[in-house]
Order: sequence, then structure tokens, then C-alpha cells
Amino acid sequence: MSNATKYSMKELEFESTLGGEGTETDSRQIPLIDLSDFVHRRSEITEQLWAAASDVGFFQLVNHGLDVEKVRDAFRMAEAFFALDTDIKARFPLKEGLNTGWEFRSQVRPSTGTADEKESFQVTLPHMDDLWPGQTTVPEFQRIMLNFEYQAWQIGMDILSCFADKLGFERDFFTYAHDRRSPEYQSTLRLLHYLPLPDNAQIAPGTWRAGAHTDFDCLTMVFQKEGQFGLQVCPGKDAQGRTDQEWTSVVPRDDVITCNIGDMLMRWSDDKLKSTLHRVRMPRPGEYQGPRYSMAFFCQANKDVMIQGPEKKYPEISARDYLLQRINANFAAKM
Ligand SMILES: O=C(O)CCC(=O)C(=O)O
Ligand SMILES: [Fe+2]
Repeated sequence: MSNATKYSMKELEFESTLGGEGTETDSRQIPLIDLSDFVHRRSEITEQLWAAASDVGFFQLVNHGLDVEKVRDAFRMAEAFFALDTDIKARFPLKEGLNTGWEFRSQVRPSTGTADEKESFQVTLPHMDDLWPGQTTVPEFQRIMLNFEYQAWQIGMDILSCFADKLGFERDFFTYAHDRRSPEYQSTLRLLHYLPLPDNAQIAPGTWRAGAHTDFDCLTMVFQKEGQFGLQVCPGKDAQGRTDQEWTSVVPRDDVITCNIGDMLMRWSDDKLKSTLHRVRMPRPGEYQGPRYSMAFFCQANKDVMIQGPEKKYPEISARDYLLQRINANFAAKM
């Protein structure tokens, strides 16, 4: 796919202008939001989430209730999966259009036109039948990932319930829109392995672990490992209509969940909440050159849910149609 491809949606046109290096700044703060005692502190937390999501579009959660040892268990499973021989991983191939299964260097971003330096394994519950590595392949993988997916979903739904309150929807509006029991469920847990650099690697310009993009879901929750840097963000309000982006690095911590708003919630909020541009850069000479692992949970509304904001700024579109356009533009194998 070339950068000259004409994208049909305004989000994609925007993304195709963003492949450059830009500049870096450490003067911005990524808001840190404490979720402890969520039930009693709901209104205070809601205000903090809304302020962060309508300004930078990125925030980090602490005291979110997901035990850090459970996060580490999930990372151990992901690492064990990616350590399998290629021919074994190839038994779990990415399913066309379903965000499920394993891919290797196949995601081409509209912003760069080159493949991300990574492999990933995606879990989307209704389509996993033949895609779970069994007990003799990666023991405990399925149990631990199902549990982790559920816990991430619960935190995601709490966050979205705060946005529902502010938007004037019923509090559980987004929980129904992301119903895990439905065959139309399309929230995805993505395990990521960014490839280590060979010794004395010469990195071609325009090479990224993940090229600049916005996510196309409602809310993304990223789990990172201490010491494995690379994620950079460009706040929503600063990015609009500009091509000279200023990027801020996110410091990875095992006990925080780094969140960003995606395009779907931006549309659903009539653009009040800002989908935020981000990328994962390659290590530079002198920095840690090893692999980078991360896990992202994408809260994406079920396929049959219709998306329209309270002010009806955009026409209604089903979540199915909205995502199909975006997925097709992001995986080279589909073009
Ligand atoms: O690995 C990360 O830190 C971010 C991943 C990401 O942005 C994505 O998969 O959409
Ligand atoms: Fe992303």
C-alpha cells in the first residue's frame, strides 16, 4: 500500500500526513489519575478523566485494582508465546478482518507506508476457537489471558461509565455497547513483541516499532514494562491540523495503565474527547536494544452498535462499518 492511497475517512487522511520525525518535548505532563476507592470517589475521578480526555487525550491510571502480579503473569505468557518457533506460531494466523490471531511485520501504517517492526497476537473472544495455543504449547496461556482480558474489560467499562455520565448517556450505556457475551463483541487484547535490534544495526530512516497513528476504538489501555521505553504521544489538541508534531515520551511503569481515547469515542462524543496520536520509536544508539513487550486492550463497541453523539454532529454509523474501514487500511496483507 502506498501513502498515495486515498483514504475515505477524515481520520485516515489526517494520519497519512504524520510519518515524519517531528520534535520532542518533556515539558508536558501526562495526567496521572488515582482510581482508588472508585465507588466513593466517582464524581472526582470523572472530572479528572474528562479533563484529561478532552485535553491531552492520554492519561495514566494508578491504584486501578488490577494486581501487578497478574499483569506480570500475562506478560510471561505473551513472552512464552512469542518465543515459540515460527512454524508453531503460524498455526494461529491472523484471521481476515477479525483482529484475531498472530501476525509478523504485517501492519503497515498509513503514516509511514512501512511495516511496524513487531509481531502481535490478538485475542477477540468470539473468534478464538482454533487459535488458543494448547496446554502443551504454552501451558496456562488461555486461562491467564481470558482472566486478564476480563479484568482489563472491567476497568475499561468503569472508565467509560464516567464518560457516559458526562455525555448524558445512561451510566451503563458503554457496558452494553461492549457486551462480552455477544457474538458481535469486538474488543481486542493485543499482545505485542517489538523486535530486538541486531548488533550494530543500521536503522533506515522511516523505520518505526509502531508508526504514528490514532487508535480506532473507544478507549485503549496499554500495559508496559519498566525500562522498555519507546511510546511517544502527541496530545490531541496539539495535533489537529498540524504536520510539525511535538512528541512526549511515556515513562513505562509496571503498575500503571496508560490510556488513550480512540477515534470511535471521539466521534461518539461529537469530538469533545480527543483521540490522541502516538507511536513507538526505535531505540537509539546507546539505549537498550533488546525486545520490547507491551499489551494493549482495545475497548471497541460491538459490531451491531450504532454510533452517534448526543449532539448528532456526524451521521450514524455501525461500529462494524466504522472499524472495517480502519482495519483494512492498516494491514498490508489485506490490500
Ligand atoms: O506498545 C505500545 O506501547 C503502544 C501500542 C499501540 O499503540 C497499539 O498497538 O495501538
Ligand atoms: Fe495505538
